Parts: sequence; structure tokens; C-alpha cells
Amino acid sequence: MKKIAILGSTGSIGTQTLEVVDQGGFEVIALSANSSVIKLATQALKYRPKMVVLMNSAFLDELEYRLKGTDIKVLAGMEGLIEAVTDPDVELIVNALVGAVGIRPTLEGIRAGKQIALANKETLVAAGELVMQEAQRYGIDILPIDSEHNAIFQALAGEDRSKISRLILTASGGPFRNYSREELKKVTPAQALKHPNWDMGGKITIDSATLMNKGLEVIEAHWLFGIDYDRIDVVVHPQSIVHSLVEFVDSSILAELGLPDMRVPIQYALTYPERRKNFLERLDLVKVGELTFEKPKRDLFPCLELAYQAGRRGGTLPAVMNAANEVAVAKFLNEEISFLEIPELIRRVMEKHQVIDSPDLNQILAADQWARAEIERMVEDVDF
Ligand SMILES: NC(=O)C1=CN([C@@H]2O[C@H](COP(=O)(O)OP(=O)(O)OC[C@H]3O[C@@H](n4cnc5c(N)ncnc54)[C@H](OP(=O)(O)O)[C@@H]3O)[C@@H](O)[C@H]2O)C=CC1
Ligand SMILES: CC(=O)[C@@H](O)[C@H](O)COP(=O)(O)O
Ligand SMILES: [Mn+2]
Repeated sequence: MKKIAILGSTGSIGTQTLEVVDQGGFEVIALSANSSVIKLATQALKYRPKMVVLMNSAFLDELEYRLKGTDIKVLAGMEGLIEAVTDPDVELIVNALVGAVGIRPTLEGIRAGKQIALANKETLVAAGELVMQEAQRYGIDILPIDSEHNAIFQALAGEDRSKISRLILTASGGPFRNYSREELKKVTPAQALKHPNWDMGGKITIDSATLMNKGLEVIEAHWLFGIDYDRIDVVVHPQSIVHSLVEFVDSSILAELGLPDMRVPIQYALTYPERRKNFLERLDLVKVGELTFEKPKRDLFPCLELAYQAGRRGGTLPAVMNAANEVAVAKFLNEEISFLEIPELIRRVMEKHQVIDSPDLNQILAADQWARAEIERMVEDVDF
């Protein structure tokens, strides 16, 4: 029985992780949510973890009430998340939180010697240098859940990174792949929330539509696999069947293929280094028919370029870009700004930032806070 803590268990990755858990072989030690108190309580009553953590303490009384009479410990906030990930019983942490809030639990989990299965890409975007340094120091493998990175991890099969010539990340292109600039000006959150292939949480679905998701993934790949930005390419592949590819120095290219189903990479990360049989639908290539590839439209979707710029500059700039993106996406979903204002706001915040090189955790978190405040100021500005 592998003993696991699932952070963000009520979300898209969190609930699919529990479906993998249902296949057996795992004991759930901790579950967490932000404010989905009914869902968290229902999960807790089914999986009987040692503890549950609620980030938003406004709903804590209700959670305690719903778990009354059980021996499940109820914790709150960041302190609660850290207590959960460092609990001596936990062997593996599934970080399925959304946003930079995932940084501290990941770092504390690594320092407590836990295995990390990481879906929360924002952690590596904002704090990649620090997280990878600590992972190396404590001898921890970061097992990627993100489908592209999981594909690369599988294709590498332990091969030394000196044998990699290039990483090729595939992108679906999102729901607006064939839209003109005029059409992009008018798109609504409801349209942007309709991903062509994947059923995911709101924030990542908007990131897919702006191509920021691929930008975040370029930075994530840089840190996970130690490959410089000039050797990480993005190709649009609208079918999302080829999940990413590795080109080796001898020109061979290896890829991982499959139907778009996150339970596959989640299971791989949870059972690693073993592979376990499952009963998920199999890929039928004839049924798929065509696999096509095209160039991303960098002019219409500038977030991809912004991410390359932030990644190449490094220091606190990726954390600033990430925080600006989190706020801009929330504002777009709230209909406060338009789709095309997302990259515009991020660009302006990045331009204003005074980068700190090799930042420590406090400097990363301060840069994140600065960017969030800055974007609020910009949106309030009458000239925006
Ligand atoms: N969904 C997918 O298929 C994929 C997701 N990813 C990445 O995985 C991560 C999770 O994505 P996804 O599952 O889609 O996201 P969801 O929005 O579906 O779920 C997020 C989870 O985190 C919790 N949460 C949200 N905000 C906070 C906060 N401030 N503090 C603590 N907990 C919080 C939510 O709780 P509550 O329910 O209470 O809001 C929920 O449990 C993201 O980084 C995403 O980019 C990567 C590849 C694929
Ligand atoms: C499932 C997954 O890993 C997502 O990150 C997915 O790749 C998003 O789709 P896009 O390729 O459209 O960004
Ligand atoms: Mn992905």
C-alpha cells in the first residue's frame, strides 16, 4: 500500500487521482480543497484519511460539523497543507493544486523526503530553480503528471539527458486555433472554457486557449529535464494524441501516444517505477485517422512568447509572469477584461518588474505578490 496525500483532491486532477486510487494499492492519508467543503467531506467519508485540509477557513465549521464523530483531523490554511505533506505516514504527495499556492507544500514535502507527483506546473514555473535544487539535495524524483512532461519522462526511459537533442511539446491549439484577431477580440469565457479535447479545471482551460499553458509547460520542461530553451519546441497537434516527443542526438524521435485521458499519466506517476494494467479505453489509430501538426500562431497568441522571454531571463520574472497570468485569467473569467487583454496585462507587468536573480523563497513570494498588486493597479487605471 503506497500512502499518499492528495492536495487539491476536489479538482479535475484530484478527482481523477481518486479514480486511480479506486483501482487499489493506495492508502489515502490526506485530502485537501480550497472551499469545496461538501465534496471534500464526501471524499473524506469514503476514503477515511488521517486528515483533511481546507484552505479557506470560512467553511471550516461546516467541514468539522460534517466530519463530527469520525477520527479525521481537520486542518486549515497553508499551515494545514504543510502539516499534511510532512506527516510521517505520507510517502507520496500528489500536488493537484492550481496556482503558485503549490510552491510551499512542494518544497516542504521535498524537504521531508516525500516523493512528489506534480500536476501543479505553476510551482516549477515560479520556483523551478529552487525546487529542483532542493529535489537534488534531498534525492527526490519529481514525477510529472502533466501529460506532455509525463510523455517525455516515459519516452526518456531513464536515458541520460546528454543524449537529448530537442524536446517537442505538443499543443492542441485550444478552441480558438483558427480564429482571426478580430474574432479573438470578442470571445467570451464560456467559449474559452470549451477545450477541444480535455476536460480540465477553469484556469488551465483558459491557459490552453491563450497558449499560456504551453508557455508554462516550456518552463516546466526546462526545469524538469534540464534542457535549455533553444532546444524546447512547441508544435500544434489538434488531435492531442501524441502527448509530446523527445529527439535524441542520433535523430531518433520517441513519443508517447494515447487518448486524451489524464488517468493514464496520473496512474503512471502513482505506480512508478511499475506499470499497472488498467481497463481504460485503448487508442485506435484507424479510428483517429489523421494526426496533423502545424506551427503555433505566436503573433495571435503572444503568451507563448512571453513565457519563453520570462524563462530565458529567469530570476523572479517567471514568478511575476505566472502571478500576472493567474490574476488576468481570473479577471477574464469574471468578465472584467477581454481575452486579448490577458497577454497585454502580463506583458506590461513583466516590463515593469525589476528582476532578482537566483531568488530565495521569500523573494519569489514577494515578486508574486508585487505582480498581483500591480495588475490590480493597472486594471483600475482609467487609461487601461
Ligand atoms: N486538469 C487537467 O487535466 C490538468 C491539470 N494540470 C495542472 O494541474 C493543476 C490542477 O488543475 P485542475 O485539477 O484542472 O484544477 P481545478 O481547478 O479543477 O482544481 C484545483 C484544486 O485545487 C484547490 N484549490 C484551488 N485554489 C486553491 C487555493 N488557493 N488553495 C488551496 N487549494 C486550492 C481546489 O479546491 P476547490 O475545489 O475547493 O476549489 C481544487 O481541489 C494545475 O496546476 C493545472 O495546470 C496539468 C495537466 C492537466
Ligand atoms: C492534459 C494536459 O496536460 C493539458 O496541459 C493539456 O495539454 C492542455 O491542452 P493544450 O495542449 O491545449 O494546452
Ligand atoms: Mn499539459
